[in-house]
Formats: sequence, structure tokens, C-alpha cells
Amino acid sequence: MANFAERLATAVQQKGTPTLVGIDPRFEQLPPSLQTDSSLAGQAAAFEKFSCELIDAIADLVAVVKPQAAFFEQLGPLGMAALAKVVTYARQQGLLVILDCKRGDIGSTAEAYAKAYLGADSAWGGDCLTVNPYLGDDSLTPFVDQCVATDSGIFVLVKTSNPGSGTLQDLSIDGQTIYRRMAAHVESLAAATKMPGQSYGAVGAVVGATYPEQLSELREVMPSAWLLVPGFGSQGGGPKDVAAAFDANGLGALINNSRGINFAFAKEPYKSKYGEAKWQDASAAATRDMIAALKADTPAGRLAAS
Ligand SMILES: O=c1ccn([C@@H]2O[C@H](COP(=O)(O)O)[C@@H](O)[C@H]2O)c(=O)[nH]1
Repeated sequence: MANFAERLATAVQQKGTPTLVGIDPRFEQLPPSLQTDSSLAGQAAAFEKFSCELIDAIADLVAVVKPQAAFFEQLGPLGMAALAKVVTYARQQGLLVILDCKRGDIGSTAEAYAKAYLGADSAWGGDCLTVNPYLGDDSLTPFVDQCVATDSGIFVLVKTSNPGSGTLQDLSIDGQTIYRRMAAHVESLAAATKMPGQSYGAVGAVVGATYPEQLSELREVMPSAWLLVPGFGSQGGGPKDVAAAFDANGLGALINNSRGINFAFAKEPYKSKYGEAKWQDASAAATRDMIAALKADTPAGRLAAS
């Protein structure tokens, strides 16, 4: 099997877009036809149905999905069972799966997380996992080793999209921000996991669309790292904010949109045209619109769908 960075580049080139669809089911925001049973079992069943139908709606359009574990986890074991089925279903539809779990712990425990989530033969069978690095470099090592052993990948939180990300990440130590210091570490891991002739390694970085200046700075600091860019749409980021995340070929970045695609049926212009009855079509239309916007206003326009 090709390594994660290569599989990702090939998949993005084939689909011709860096659009990443986040799967973030929220029971109260699902189409009302799916809100019939609010017991934990009923919500878990609704999340699974919604997620799989969303995948059906967008699988021909994008290369990657990112289920957010938190929404499934809040339902306990039944929710986690639903998440496992969604991951399997997405992979069966030919999509790469980034599990957004933001794991991180002391090295010996991180090793268990890495074995749980990364690689086709792992219990969760994820292609890629989001990781919180702020326990230090030894907490990342087991994830990196597992990526190399199983041709999987990780995205490390560097400069997150939330308003409070500056509380810690923007602090300056010896004249350098913490996020930049973390980026330099991620770049060293990305470069070390890069195969000869490849542009990117198995270790990528999360950088928010809500901080376009830092995104531009961090693209320069991490030339070997794929960037996962959340914060597009509902958090305020737009195509021009994410343009600096790409390399000259339009590769190197995935732009995530969760709520704007999941619940497109509830917002104009999709509400009037599709409404709740055709929520899947609304999600597909919102995805197509995002693809077109990224094509028009970012280097992603240089990707040609094959
Ligand atoms: O810095 C970060 C890291 C992760 N996220 C996650 O991405 C999605 C964003 O959802 P939207 O609905 O598109 O705003 C969500 O799962 C977050 O947990 C992030 O937003 N920022």
C-alpha cells in the first residue's frame, strides 16, 4: 500500500479538490425526519443513518471525510459503535478517513491510542488521526512510529481555529511563538517521514482558516507537512483566507467544512431550493459550491479532476 501522504495527494488530485467534509452530527440540527427517537439508541441510529447518507451524497465529489468523534462519544458506547460503522462505510465508498479525536498522552499511553486508531488493521481502521501535541515531543513519537509502520498519517494541532487559541499558542518564548515552535517540530517529523521523491510526509498540521496571516507564515515553516484547515464557513473563514495554505500545484492543504455542509438544508440558498425533504441534495450542492469557490479563489484551481 502507498503511504498516507501519497494516497492523500493521489485522491485529492483524482477528485480535483481539497474540500474535506466534516461529519459532525448534532441531534437537534438533523433533518426532523431523523429526530424521531431521542433515546441514546435512537440518537446513535440517527447519527449513523445521517452520516452514511451524507457520505452517499458527497462521495463522488471529495476525497476525504473527517468524522468528529465528540458527537458520537457523547452518546456513549452506542455512539462509538455508530462511529465505527460510519468509518467502515466511508472507507467502503473509497474515501480516506481522518478521525478527529485529538488524542494525546504520555508516550506509553499514546502508544495504545496510536495502535487503536491508525492503520487499516487497527481496531478503528482510520487512515489518519488528529493529535494534541501539547504534552511534548515524546507524546508524539508513538503516533509517528505507527504512521510509518502502517502507512497512516496524523494531523498535529499547531494553531487552532478557536478564538481562544492564542491563550497558549501565541505566547512568545525566546522571541518565538509556541505555535511556531510546534510547527518547526512538526516540520522535522514531516520531513523525516517523507519518502524519497515525495513532497509531503506522514505528519501534517492543523492550522485554522480563521488566522490567515498565521496560515501563510506556517505554510512557509512547514513545507513538508499537509495542512488540515478547519474554520471555513461557520467559523468565518473564506476562500481568500485559505489561499496561502496551498503549494504551487494546489496541493498540500485540506479545507474542512462541517456544519455548512451537514446542515445546508436549513440555510439559504439551499433551504428554499431543497429544504428538509432533500437534505442530501442540499449537502451535495453546498459541497459543489465550496469546491467551485476554492477553485476560483485559491491555487486549488490548478488541480484538474481526472
Ligand atoms: O482548530 C480546530 C481543530 C478542529 N476543529 C474541528 O473542525 C470542525 C469544524 O466544524 P465547522 O462546523 O466547519 O466549524 C469541528 O469538528 C471542530 O471540532 C476546529 O474547528 N478547529
